[in-house]
Amino acid sequence: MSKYFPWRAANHIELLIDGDAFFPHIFSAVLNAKEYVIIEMYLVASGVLFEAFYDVLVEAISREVKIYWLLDDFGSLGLITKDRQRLTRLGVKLVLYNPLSIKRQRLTENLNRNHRKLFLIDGELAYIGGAGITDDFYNPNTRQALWHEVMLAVKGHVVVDWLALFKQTWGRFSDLPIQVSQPELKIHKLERSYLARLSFGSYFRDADIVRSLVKQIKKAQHRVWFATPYFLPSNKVRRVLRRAARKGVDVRLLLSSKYTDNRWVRYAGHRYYYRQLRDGVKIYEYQHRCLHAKMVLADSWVSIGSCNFDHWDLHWNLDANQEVKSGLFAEEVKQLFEQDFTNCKQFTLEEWLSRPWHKRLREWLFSVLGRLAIRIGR
Ligand SMILES: O=P(O)(O)OC[C@H](O)CO
Repeated sequence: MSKYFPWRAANHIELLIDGDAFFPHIFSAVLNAKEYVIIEMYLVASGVLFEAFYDVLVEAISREVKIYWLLDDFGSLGLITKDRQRLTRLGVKLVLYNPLSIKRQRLTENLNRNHRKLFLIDGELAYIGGAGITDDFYNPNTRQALWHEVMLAVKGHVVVDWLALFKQTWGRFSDLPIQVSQPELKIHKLERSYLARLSFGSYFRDADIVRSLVKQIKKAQHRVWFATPYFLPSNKVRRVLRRAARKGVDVRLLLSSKYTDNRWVRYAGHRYYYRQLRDGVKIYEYQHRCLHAKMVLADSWVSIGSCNFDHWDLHWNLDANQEVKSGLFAEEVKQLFEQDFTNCKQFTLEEWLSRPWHKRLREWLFSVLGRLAIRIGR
């Protein structure tokens, strides 16, 4: 495989907003699978959604559909042993990514996690985004999605690359062969056809995903809108965002408010607000629900997937995003951002400068702790 994946033409990409939209879509695709389903997942927990997904897998396996599931051992700590055993008994080919162990030579190797999120059906349809299989994303009983998240339903040539990347990762952790037909690069006659590329990160050894982000931010002429629940980007990313704003590009950050599931990350991220605001970046905090979506819009370029572009992701995680170049698709993502901004509190520089001393102390403390945590793994 060449180092990076190329841009591929002839893809159809649908933006699915929140678990009540994408989980029924994914379930129906698995129920219609003919040969195999691949799942690569970080966050999984026992609960109502897992039970509903389990029932879908039972039906697929009864039709001899093969299920390959690469599960991150840390991200899925919430999946109780009984449920892991049920999957294996059912016939799911379940492989744990980097099982946690205290017997390692370097304990910090436990920090390397597979943060990717992928469902791939028959080499034809891939779902990519930031969701996990937990009741926060979707409760099929109440039909509610507590967390705000996006996934893409992707068809077309780029799906071949998602399969290749999965096979490579699977091969590093499992002796179980993957027996699936290689998808053909068919020329699809699509109503809307987008240019798309898979970008990935494998710890800091191969930071294609962040290199691509930096390049697109530098190129942007009009707009860079950046959503992440955990705003702890590298110095380089913070710098290019500020530079773009100083050049007159409309740079906006869509970040978590107090509704986050990780308060300390939010406090540490507050450390960066002052310089961003000073240089003209607009900062919005998403209200009333937990923001979990990871998406970037830079003019007609979009990147959506598992990557939060925070230090932790870039140092220790495997991540993968779907990049899309299309004015039409960018417009759709722009509309989603605009809708999200209406549910936000926007900070001004004056307001930020007048925050009380105890909040400043808190953000200083958590940013020091955050930097220390990053050093541990180096
Ligand atoms: O790492 P993420 O972005 O999948 O999110 C994980 C959850 O926040 C765990 O609390």
